[in-house]
Amino acid sequence: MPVEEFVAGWISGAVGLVLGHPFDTVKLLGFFKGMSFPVASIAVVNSVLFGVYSNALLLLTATSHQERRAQPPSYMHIFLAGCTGGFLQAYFLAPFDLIKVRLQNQTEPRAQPGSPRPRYQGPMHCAASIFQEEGPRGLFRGAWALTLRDTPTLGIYFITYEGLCHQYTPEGQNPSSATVLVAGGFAGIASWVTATPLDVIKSRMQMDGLRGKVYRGVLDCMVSSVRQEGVGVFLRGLTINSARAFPVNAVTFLSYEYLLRWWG
Ligand SMILES: CN(C)C(=N)NCCC[C@H](N)C(=O)O
Repeated sequence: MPVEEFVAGWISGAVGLVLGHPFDTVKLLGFFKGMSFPVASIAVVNSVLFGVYSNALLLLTATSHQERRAQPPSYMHIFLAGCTGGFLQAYFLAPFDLIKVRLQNQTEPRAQPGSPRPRYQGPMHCAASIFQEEGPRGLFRGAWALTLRDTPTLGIYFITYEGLCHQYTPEGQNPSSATVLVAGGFAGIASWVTATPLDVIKSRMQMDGLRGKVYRGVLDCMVSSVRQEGVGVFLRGLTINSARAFPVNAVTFLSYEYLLRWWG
């Protein structure tokens, strides 16, 4: 099994994160300031995503990353490989994403002199508290909604990227840096636009029980959210998700492509 895609995914995920960090910091009210937790989590998750995607394509089409420019895989194969990567990465992402959402939703975002101590003091404390209070399975709360969010949308992610590269690159050649940046950016936007409705539901499931609300499942959460807030609830966060998605995924794909070309 080729491993360079896992390594390239690891590094490119970390590079993308550096660009996305200001957006995440805004979303997290300044609580989530350190870089080590997000770098570690995104690098692992991106490594699984790109590594599984590329190896799934290898299984489906018997072509390596280098051979795919001359013999492009079909869009159906790209979609299936992207969905496989999205499905598997969701289980690696689930605990990290849960911690992020729990910290993001704290009503006391930061410890201040004289103010009540926040429930979670930081990512490691949050993980340990969830483990103690909700058990090991608690760390996977919302994982099903996350899987539903990521499986199809990562298929869309890779189809958009490969489709745009194919469109703007002469046959048999590698896409230029500008093409990779634009295709990567739009792939990020396309995936986040389609992911946002389930992203809203996933975050609510991850907070389930903590604010008095208890959902009976993903469908119940959808129905009760729409009843109380209207269908517009599914668009929450769309603007910031899309604004963050372009630069993050442009540099993620650029560094991924360059690392793989550099390794031959
Ligand atoms: C849930 N969706 C839409 C995605 N995971 N899309 C792929 C983008 C991954 C990238 N690390 C990012 O955070 O934008």
